[in-house]
Amino acid sequence: MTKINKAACIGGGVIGGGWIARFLLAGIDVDVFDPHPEATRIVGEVLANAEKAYAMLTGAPLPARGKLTFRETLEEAVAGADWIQESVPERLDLKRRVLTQIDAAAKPNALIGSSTSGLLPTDLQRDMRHPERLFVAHPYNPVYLLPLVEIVGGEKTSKETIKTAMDRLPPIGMKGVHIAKEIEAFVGDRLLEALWREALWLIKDDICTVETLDDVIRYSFGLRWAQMGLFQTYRIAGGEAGMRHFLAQFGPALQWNWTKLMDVVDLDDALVEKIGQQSDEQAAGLSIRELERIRDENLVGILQTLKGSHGGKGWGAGKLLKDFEQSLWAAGGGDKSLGEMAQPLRLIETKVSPAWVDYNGHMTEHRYLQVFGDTSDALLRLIGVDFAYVEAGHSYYTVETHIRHIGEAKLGQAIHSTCQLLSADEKRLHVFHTIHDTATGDVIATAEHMLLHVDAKAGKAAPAPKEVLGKIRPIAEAHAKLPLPDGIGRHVGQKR
Ligand SMILES: NC(=O)C1=CN([C@@H]2O[C@H](COP(=O)(O)OP(=O)(O)OC[C@H]3O[C@@H](n4cnc5c(N)ncnc54)[C@H](O)[C@@H]3O)[C@@H](O)[C@H]2O)C=CC1
Ligand SMILES: C[N+](C)(C)CC(=O)CC(=O)[O-]
Repeated sequence: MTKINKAACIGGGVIGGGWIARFLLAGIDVDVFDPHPEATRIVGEVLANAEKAYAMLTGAPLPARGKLTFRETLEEAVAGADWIQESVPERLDLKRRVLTQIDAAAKPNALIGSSTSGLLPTDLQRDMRHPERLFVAHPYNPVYLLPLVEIVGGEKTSKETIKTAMDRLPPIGMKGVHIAKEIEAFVGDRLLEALWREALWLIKDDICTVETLDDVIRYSFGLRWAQMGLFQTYRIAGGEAGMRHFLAQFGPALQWNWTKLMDVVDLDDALVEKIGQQSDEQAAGLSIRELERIRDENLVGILQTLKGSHGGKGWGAGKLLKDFEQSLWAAGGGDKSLGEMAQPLRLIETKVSPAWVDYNGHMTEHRYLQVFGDTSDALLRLIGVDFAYVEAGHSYYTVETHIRHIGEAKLGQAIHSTCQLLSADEKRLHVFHTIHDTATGDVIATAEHMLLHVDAKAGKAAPAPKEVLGKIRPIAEAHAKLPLPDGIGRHVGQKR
């Protein structure tokens, strides 16, 4: 799998800004060209939202943020980049001009992706000297959270370009889908456009308001779509006989007059004003940036839920997130130096996510256990007990836990965890984890756990192999020199 070393973003608006954040947070340096006088501020605000979202999304070790540089010219921005993403306004003449300029200045093997929502790559590549490296890379807003990219080649795009583009997306947490034939608006926007056309008619004809229409989506099929899409949802709707029965039952409705799809609504001033007013009322004073943050919080919650779905294997976009986190752990959760081992090990860095907060405005109880569990997992990876190890049939199971709640963790608060290894033998790990407020270092909670090495297939405790014991030993020896932490060996209701 090849990686992007340096990216260039031409256009830093809604979508360009999202791409910039996606690359930077994956540790890739990005050079930007956007003549907008406020491009730096706009990109900065999108990046700030993206960083907030990532802090809530994952406790896996993200790479150090890439370097962001704004350039005065397009040529300076694309110099040395191996992935160039064009995200200028949706006008064929402008895109052709910009892409031809990129083509002339880019290094020979650079890939050039266009964010276009619907223009044909064959039309975009018409004037390029090296059209074989141009493809559509159509993302979804917000690009830093939504993983999908539709990859579409034109008549002159090479197969190698498509393959390399597809390969370079997983390392930045994205999923490429290759669209077999180029058509206007590809797949996603074909579907969205159909819905959008119907929606505009429903508002124009006073069937409902924009708020009612959005409620119809978000309280019903919107929830289904995020996790099963259209066909798998309808398969279930066919009952035990599945898709065939669904088609037999609802197929005839296709002949009924349910759609105004080809009859495009006239977006005259009156309709624009009507939609604008209803949309203002619906927003109830929330700014676009505030709405973006609410959207991001919700998306993070959905992605995390999907990550834990399907018996913990992950489902859909959640499975992708799980795989991405595994690759981050493999790349960044490496060995600790002797100096680091001389202290309780700092293992998890995260922020209190909205989905973690209870009616008291604090991190809710089971999320403490989640962070402590993640801390144990991080320790296990450190001693070689990783996904491959578990799949091969052995693991550590937690057999006892005692949690103390000492301080408060509030929404958005940065927290981190440390682990002190109290004792270890060939079967047992006795650990003491602490959650700290990252800003002050204050202790928020502690947990004492006993972990037992098991032969999972046999379903019983078993000695850990010498490779694992060899990795535990230096930590145990270093931690034996640390003072015992306050609060070990406590039980509930014990007098001080
Ligand atoms: N907004 C959306 O929901 C989505 C948009 N797209 C596509 O992304 C592309 C960009 O759309 P948005 O980001 O929404 O537009 P936008 O208007 O937010 O941003 C466009 C940016 O391009 C800059 N720009 C204009 N001319 C330029 C030039 N010659 N060189 C460099 N920068 C230039 C503008 O200053 C602006 O910052 C379009 O092709 C659009 O179809 C794709 C997916 C979703
Ligand atoms: C409105 N739009 C056509 C630009 C939308 C997209 O292209 C994708 C998205 O993010 O919805």
